[in-house]
Amino acid sequence: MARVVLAMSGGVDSSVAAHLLLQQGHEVIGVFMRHGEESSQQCNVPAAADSDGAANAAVATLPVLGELPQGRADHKQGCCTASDAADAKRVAAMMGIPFYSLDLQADFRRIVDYFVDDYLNGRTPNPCVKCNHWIKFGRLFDYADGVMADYVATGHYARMVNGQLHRGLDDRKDQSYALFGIRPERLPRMLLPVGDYSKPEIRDLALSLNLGVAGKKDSQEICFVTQGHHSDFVKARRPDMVGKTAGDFVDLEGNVLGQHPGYEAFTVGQRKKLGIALGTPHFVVRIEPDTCRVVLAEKEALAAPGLSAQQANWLIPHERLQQTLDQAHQSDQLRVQIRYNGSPEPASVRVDPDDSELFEVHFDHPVDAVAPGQATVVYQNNQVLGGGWIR
Ligand SMILES: Nc1ncnc2c1ncn2[C@@H]1O[C@H](COP(=O)(O)OP(=O)(O)OP(=O)(O)O)[C@@H](O)[C@H]1O
Repeated sequence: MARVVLAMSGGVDSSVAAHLLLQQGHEVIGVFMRHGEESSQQCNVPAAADSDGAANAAVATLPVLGELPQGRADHKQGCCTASDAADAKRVAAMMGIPFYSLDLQADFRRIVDYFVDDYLNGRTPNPCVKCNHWIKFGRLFDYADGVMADYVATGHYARMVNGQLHRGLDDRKDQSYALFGIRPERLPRMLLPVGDYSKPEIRDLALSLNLGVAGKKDSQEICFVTQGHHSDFVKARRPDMVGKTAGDFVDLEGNVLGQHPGYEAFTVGQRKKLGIALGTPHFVVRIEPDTCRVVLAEKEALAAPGLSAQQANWLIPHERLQQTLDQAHQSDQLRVQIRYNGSPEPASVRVDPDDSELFEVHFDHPVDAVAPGQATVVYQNNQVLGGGWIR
């Protein structure tokens, strides 16, 4: 019997994951990660993080709290509500598994700081992917080591196939894109039990098990922006920047089209809610934090032949990295995905021979809206080969 630490969010997916793991004969320890960062109002410059981020911290520093977060049941505490924690605890009790709540507020503040800083640098951050990397597969593995667990499991829709990360069977729910940052040596210790099912199947299972969380909604995209627009959140975090990011909308030739209240409100590829009427549909094609200009153009200008990426994390051996990528492209198996809900597109990938953390992607056909700051993930068919961050 293997010992498994399961990340339990109080949602339907990780709750059913607990059941599936028990069915497979594992000893399961449920862990709720308390992300709330209600006590911090100021924006700190994030500590320089290495690629493993928080994963390097010693497990001994993790407070293991048997108690749940305090607060009204409906009170949002950053990422997760007290009621989520209570749901997770209830499910664990129902299944007869031990349950702990970890206080990861300090780690989570780093995610928030990264999110705010990226927008202020004219980029579009992906806090969920960072959270998976730094917290879920960073701190959680430390915890698992501390309790001598063999595996770490989550309720993500992705699959482990022969120790390799693959897309989940339910393509509409697939979350493999968000998991590319896991350290390759940790892959053999990961379990993703819900990835073999579709979301409706998981809901049906939850109903048949009489889980109170069966009808719970999926988590929202940016869990800590609980109300308003993300730009309001950025301004609230960085009042010193209010007014300093306002500037001009310009066209490709630099002609002024109008004014915007702050470039942090925009993302490359955005068409809606620009706050300017130009007669024909216009899109954000570039954000220039140095001049505070937001460049708008018609759709044709969005198409990009490729991209360059940094901070790559490769899940396959480095020795045959380029060879694997080339062979996969030649056999039309290489695909690159550039946003969470995007589709993987045929492309070739060239890794910098001097620095494997840098790579270039050339799409077989131009793609729209390559947004600096977003993750870009490389697949061979359904297998995640690795990924990086769009420069
Ligand atoms: N606060 C948390 N504590 C523990 N585990 C978490 C937490 N938030 C997310 N997770 C883990 O990450 C997985 C994916 O989280 P995501 O936010 O995408 O939620 P989801 O797809 O709605 O899943 P769920 O239905 O389990 O909440 C969860 O299934 C769970 O294993």
